[in-house]
Amino acid sequence: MATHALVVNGLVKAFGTKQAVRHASFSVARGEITGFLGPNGAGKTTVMGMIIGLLEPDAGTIEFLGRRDRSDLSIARARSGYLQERPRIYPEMSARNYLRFFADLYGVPDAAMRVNEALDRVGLRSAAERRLGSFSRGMQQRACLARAMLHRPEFLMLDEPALGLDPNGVADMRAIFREMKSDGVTLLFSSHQLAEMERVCDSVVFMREGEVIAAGRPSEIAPGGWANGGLRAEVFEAMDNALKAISAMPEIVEARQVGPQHLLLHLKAFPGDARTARAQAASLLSAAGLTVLSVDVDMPTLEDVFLGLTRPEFVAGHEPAATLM
Ligand SMILES: Nc1ncnc2c1ncn2[C@@H]1O[C@H](COP(=O)(O)OP(=O)(O)OP(=O)(O)O)[C@@H](O)[C@H]1O
Repeated sequence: MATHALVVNGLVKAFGTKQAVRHASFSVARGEITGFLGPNGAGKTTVMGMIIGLLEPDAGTIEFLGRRDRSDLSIARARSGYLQERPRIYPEMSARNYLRFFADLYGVPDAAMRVNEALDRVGLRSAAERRLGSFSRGMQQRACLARAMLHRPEFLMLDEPALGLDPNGVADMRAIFREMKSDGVTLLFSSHQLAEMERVCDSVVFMREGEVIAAGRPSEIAPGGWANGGLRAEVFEAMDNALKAISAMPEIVEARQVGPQHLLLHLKAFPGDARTARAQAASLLSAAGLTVLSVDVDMPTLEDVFLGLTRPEFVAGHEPAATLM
């Protein structure tokens, strides 16, 4: 079986003179959760629309669930589910009737059983007879998710499923995603909730102004890898003295103050594992005569990476008060 559920290559889409998607290429591994990131207007919805067949690409190829030809793509699409941004609900319908309506519309076999299965999957079985209009935003979103999974898709694509949800709703969504993943479903979803993405995604794809500007594991895509985050050391001495003490050390390529007693260090040769890196930094600082109170790996968060990629002039968190080099 192919390792990728989706391979998008050189996708292009313009609306009039607006280039919405410019040669976007990325892939989604089978059985994984992939996050689709980018500022408003980056082109995520347009790419999703082309994958699912709502929009025709101007150029590029889409290999979806092993199918590539135009006629074959519809077979792949039938094996996938799509939840659009702000899906429509029918407030007067009960959750059960809503799902039954779509199950019949799509010709889903064993509709009654599949409706129960989908209700169970999103935790709405006990609320099945209630009107959708009486549901919270999170419950409505779960009902829509249930609708997208009635036909047991092997690939689920969701456009901002966490939009407008409170923390409980987001946590519920996360639990559902994890459960689906453990059942072998591949998920691609867009979101602006970066911390949430970090918790649930195996991989992420960043878009900006129609282009894919980075893709990979959250821990890998920080420019320079995780070493880019550096090591955060707390020392006892005054910062000026600390920076002076290590200024001549060739093993430390960069050091700057990131807190009252904290230094952010980048080592010249970054050890492969975090523990060794911390030990090495501690011994270097001690050798410089400093009293080391703690050393931790300072991993860039997905938010740092997002801001670094989309607004390079602004990198969150670290206010360099003093810099060596
Ligand atoms: N039907 C359309 N006609 C004209 N322009 C469009 C159309 N659909 C999208 N666009 C434009 O294409 C660009 C990409 O939009 P798209 O909705 O794909 O971005 P997005 O990354 O999904 O944004 P958001 O995070 O806000 O949902 C935007 O500039 C948008 O205004």
